[in-house]
Amino acid sequence: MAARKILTVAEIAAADRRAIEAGTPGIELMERAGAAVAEAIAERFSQRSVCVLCGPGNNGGDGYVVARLLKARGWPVEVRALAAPQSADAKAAAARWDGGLTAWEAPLEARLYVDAMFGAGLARPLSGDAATMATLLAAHPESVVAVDVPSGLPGDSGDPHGPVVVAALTVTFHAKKPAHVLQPGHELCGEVVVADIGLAEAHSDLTENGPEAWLVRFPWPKPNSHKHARGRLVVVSGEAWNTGAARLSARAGLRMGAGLVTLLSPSEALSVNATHLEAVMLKGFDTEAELEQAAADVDAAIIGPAAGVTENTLVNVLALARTGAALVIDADAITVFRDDPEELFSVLDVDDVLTPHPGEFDRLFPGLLKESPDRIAAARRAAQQADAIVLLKGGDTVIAAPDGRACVNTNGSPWLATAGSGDVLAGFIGSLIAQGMESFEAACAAAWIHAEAAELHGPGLIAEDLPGLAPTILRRLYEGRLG
Ligand SMILES: NC(=O)C1=CN([C@@H]2O[C@H](COP(=O)(O)OP(=O)(O)OC[C@H]3O[C@@H](n4cnc5c(N)ncnc54)[C@H](O)[C@@H]3O)[C@@H](O)[C@H]2O)[C@H](O)CC1
Ligand SMILES: [K+]
Repeated sequence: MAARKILTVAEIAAADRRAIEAGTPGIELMERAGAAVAEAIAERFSQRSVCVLCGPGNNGGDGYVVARLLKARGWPVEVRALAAPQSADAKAAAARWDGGLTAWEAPLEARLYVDAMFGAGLARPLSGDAATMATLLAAHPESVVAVDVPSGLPGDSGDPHGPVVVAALTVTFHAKKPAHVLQPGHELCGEVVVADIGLAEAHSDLTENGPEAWLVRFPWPKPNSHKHARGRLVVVSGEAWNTGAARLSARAGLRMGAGLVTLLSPSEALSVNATHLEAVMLKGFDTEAELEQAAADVDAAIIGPAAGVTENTLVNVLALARTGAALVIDADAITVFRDDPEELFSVLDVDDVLTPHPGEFDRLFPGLLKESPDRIAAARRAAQQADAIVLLKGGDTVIAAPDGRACVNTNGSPWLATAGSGDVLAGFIGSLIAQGMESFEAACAAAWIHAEAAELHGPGLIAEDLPGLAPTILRRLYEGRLG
C-alpha cells in the first residue's frame, strides 16, 4: 500500500488543471466529485430529506450534482443557492438540476445538510449569509456532510479565522489537504473520505502517518537474529531523585524490540536505578568522558527525560554527539540549549531526532511556530535549521526531515495527555533507530504505535502502561506486514 499523500490547495488545483488539459472536461471532474459525495452519503445514511447549500464556485457546482444524483435515487432534495453560480462548470452543473431553488432564509427542516458553500481555496473568512448558515449548522454537526472541506476552513492551514461549518462526514477529492489532518480542522471534518476522481498521481513530500508509510521497512527480527544484532540502545538517567523518566524510556525501548538496552546512570543514582530494573542493564558514569566511553559502541542514545536543566545535561549531550550513536534529544536536553540553540544544531546530524512539545520547540526556534502559516511549515523549517529530524508534539504531531519530507500523525489520542508519555515515545523512537530503521521513519512509526497503544487502553492510561500495550499493536502490524 502506498503512503497517503497530502496535497496543498495549489497542488490539487494544478492536478485538476492537468487533468482538464489532458482532455477530461471540468464538468466531468465535477460529475465524478458529486457522484462520490452522493455515494458516500447513501452508504452512511438511510434515505431522508436533504438540503444542499450551494456556493457560487465549483464547490457549489459539486453540490448541484449531489442534489441531482440523490434526487435520482428517490431522496427528497431541496437546493439553496448562496449566490448564482459563477464558473462555467458550476453553471453547467446547476443547469442540470431541475428541482428548483428554496429561499436561503427559509426554515431549516431537512434531516441532512450538504455543505457545498466553499471549498479548500477559501480566500477570506465566511461572512454574511454563509457565516450565519455555518453558525446555524454548527448546532447539528451530526447531520452535516461537507463537500471537500467544511466551509470556512482554509485548506492549507486547517485553522479557521471566523465561523466554520462542523461536519460529521467530509468527502474530499484525490487526496487530503492539510486542513483534513491538522487541528482544529481534523476535528471539524468528522470522518474524511478521499474519493478518486481520476486525477493523475502528483508528487508530494507530505504524507499522513500510517503503516503504509513505513511497515515494509519495519525492523522485525530475522530468524538468525541475536540480541547484539537487534540494536543497542542507551538511555541517560537523571540524578538520584529523578530517575523514573529515563527508566520509562528504557523499558519502552526494550518493548519496541531493541536487543540490548542500558541505562547510563550517574554513579550517585546507581542504587536507586538498580532496585527498579530487570532486563534493562545498568552502567555508571561520573564524567562526560565516561559517558562518551559508555556510549561508544551503541546504535542509538536517548537523553532528556528528567535529565535536569543543568550544565551536566548540556555537556552530556555534546559527549553523546561525539559518538557514532544516533541521538534522540527530548525534554530537558532540549531546554538546556535555549540560550544557544546553535550550539546544539552544530553537533546534530540528519539521523538525530529532536522531540519537542510546542513550549520546548519555542525555546529552540523562538517565534517560528507563531510566524509560520501552520505546524507543518514550522516543523519543516526547524528540521532544516537543526539539520535533524524534528517531531513536534501535539494532538496533530508533525514529523519533519531536513530534506523536506513531513508526516502528520492523525491517530493522536487524548489519553496521551499524561505525565511520562513523552518519555515512552522517546524510547520507542530510539529503539527503532537502534534496530536500523531510518530516523524519520522510526519517528513516524513510533508516534503512530504510541497513539494506537494509548487508544487501546483508553481511560485511566498512565505512561507505565504504554510499553506493555505495544506488543498488541506490534502483533497487529506483524500480522499485516505482508498484505
Ligand atoms: N480536483 C478537485 O479537487 C476538484 C474540485 N472541485 C471542486 O471545486 C472546488 C473549488 O472550487 P473553486 O471555484 O476554486 O472554489 P469555491 O467553490 O470555494 O469558490 C470560490 C468562489 O468563491 C469566492 N470566495 C472565496 N472565498 C469567499 C468568501 N469568504 N466569501 C465570499 N466569496 C468567496 C471566490 O472568489 C470564488 O469566486 C473544490 O472545493 C471542489 O469542491 C471540482 O468540482 C472537481 C475537481
Ligand atoms: K464545503
